Formats: sequence, structure tokens, C-alpha cells
Amino acid sequence: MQRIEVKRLDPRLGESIPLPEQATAGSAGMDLRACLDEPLILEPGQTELLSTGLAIHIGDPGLAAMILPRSGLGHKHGIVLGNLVGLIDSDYQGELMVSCWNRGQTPFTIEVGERIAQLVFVPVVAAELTMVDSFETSDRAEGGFGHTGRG
Ligand SMILES: O=c1ccn([C@H]2C[C@H](O)[C@@H](COP(=O)(O)OP(=O)(O)OP(=O)(O)O)O2)c(=O)[nH]1
Ligand SMILES: [Mg+2]
Repeated sequence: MQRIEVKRLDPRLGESIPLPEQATAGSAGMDLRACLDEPLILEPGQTELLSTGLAIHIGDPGLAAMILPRSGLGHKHGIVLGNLVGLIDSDYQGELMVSCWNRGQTPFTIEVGERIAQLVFVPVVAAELTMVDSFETSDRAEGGFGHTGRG
């Protein structure tokens, strides 16, 4: 189990608003909650940056975190992320923020403490770019963007 430092920025966290946790033993993500003062109506097309009330410091450059949409909110209600995916650097110590975008056709009310997105920790490979004049040709070579066809 990886230990990650977390700081409570909003006193309601751990009290009226639960801390993020893995919902089941096999859950990949921890749900992040909207630390709002009052419910927020997201109109169709509207994007708002929402506080989560907490900061994490991953510390290890071999790790990062990603903020991903919740499938139910995204599929049923059109509530996804304004940046599609959030990437949390291991040296970031600020508040975790969630960009919420209503890509749907109807207004959606985000309640105080509602679970709006999920946080997943992922390994990161440290890479150094090495300049070369040519690559050893692979089977794919430069083919991409659908060059293998459909179906
Ligand atoms: O959904 C997100 C995405 C990012 N961040 C924070 C953590 C991340 O480490 C930092 C920078 O994110 P990113 O590198 O994606 O944004 P940028 O636009 O490149 O900003 P910067 O110039 O600060 O790197 O912002 C969030 O809190 N939520
Ligand atoms: Mg950046």
C-alpha cells in the first residue's frame, strides 16, 4: 500500500464531507467531492473549477495521479471534466481542483459534498529523450490515425 500525504484545507472534510476513499477493496479510484458552500447549478455548456477541500503531495517522481470522470455522471448526466483528464504532478502541493463541464442539454445541480470525479494513482516512467538520425524500422513505421482500417 502506497502512502500519500494529504492535507485538509476545508474543515468539513472528514466531518460533514467524507474524505476520499476506495469504495471497495478493488476500486481503482477514490471519489473526490465538491467542497461547495451551496449547491451549484451547471447550465448546459458551463464549466466551473470546483474545490475538493484537500491537497495531496505525492512526492515520488515515479508516481502521478489522474483525475477522471465518474462514468455515471458522464454517461447519464453529461457531467465530465473540462480538461477531459486532470494530471496531478508528484511535486504539486496545491488544492486538488476539478474542472466540471456540463456537456449535456439540461442543467445539472451539483450538491454540496457530491462525488464529482475520481482520483487514480499511476506509475510514471522517467524518460530521457535521446536524439537520433533514424529509427530502426518497426512493423508500423509511420502508419497511424486509422491506417489499419476499420472493423
Ligand atoms: O484537473 C486538474 C489538473 C491539474 N491540477 C493541478 C495539479 C497539477 O500538478 C497542476 C498542473 O496541471 P497541468 O500541468 O495539467 O496544468 P498546466 O496548465 O500545464 O499548468 P502548469 O503550468 O502549472 O503546469 O494543476 C488540478 O488540481 N486538477
Ligand atoms: Mg503543466
